[in-house]
Amino acid sequence: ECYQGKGQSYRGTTSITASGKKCQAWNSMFPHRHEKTPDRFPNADLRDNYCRNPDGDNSPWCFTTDPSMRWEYCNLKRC
Ligand SMILES: O=S(=O)(Nc1cnn(C2CCNCC2)c1)c1cc(Cl)ccc1F
Repeated sequence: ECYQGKGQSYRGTTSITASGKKCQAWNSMFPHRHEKTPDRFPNADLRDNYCRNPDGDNSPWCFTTDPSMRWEYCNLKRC
C-alpha cells in the first residue's frame, strides 16, 4: 500500500508503524490519552487503529501501543 501526497486521503488498513509497533486504536485513550478522536475529526476516518493523517503531518501516522512512544509515522511508502 502507498499514500498520495501527505496521505490525508489515505483510507487503507495498515496499522503498523515504521519501527514495527502496533497502532493504538483512535477511540482508545490507552496507553496514550489524546485529542485525535473519531468524534472530533469525523472526516478523517479514524477507524480502528488504522494509520491516518488527521493533522496534516507529512505522512500517515498513529499513536503507538508502546507506552514509551506516543506516536510514529507508519510503515507506508509515498505512491
Ligand atoms: O492528542 S494530540 O494529537 N497528541 C499528539 C502529540 N503529538 N502529536 C503529533 C502527531 C503527529 N503529527 C504531529 C503531532 C499528536 C495533541 C495535540 C495537540 Cl495540538 C495538543 C495536545 C495533544 F495531546
